[in-house]
Amino acid sequence: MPQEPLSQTEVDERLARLPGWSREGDRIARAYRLASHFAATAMVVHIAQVQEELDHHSDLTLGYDTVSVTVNTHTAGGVTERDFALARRIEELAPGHGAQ
Ligand SMILES: C[C@H](O)[C@H](O)[C@H]1CNC2=NC(N)=NC(=O)C2=N1
Repeated sequence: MPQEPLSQTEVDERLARLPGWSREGDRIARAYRLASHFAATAMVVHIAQVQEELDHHSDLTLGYDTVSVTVNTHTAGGVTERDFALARRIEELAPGHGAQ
């Protein structure tokens, strides 16, 4: 998968297709609200499994009933396709956890 940083325009084009995700500095980010603390914790574990599979890792913040995700590509020093690939996988698994 390409590692070159995407342009601002390319990032914005991709964010437009990922409702709920936004640019946060030189990263992309999304916050989810869950029905309980346990559900939020289970979602973090599921995200970790996907991140190991992709060998691409976000910063995850677990709140009482929230999961916040921020990610960019460390080796590129910015947002790349790998970040969007991870974001799309997280969007796919989120509904199964009742995330909003
Ligand atoms: C050695 C390992 O493959 C690399 O360090 C991977 C791990 N996970 C990663 N995650 C992210 N977000 N960016 C990277 O550049 C990255 N590199």
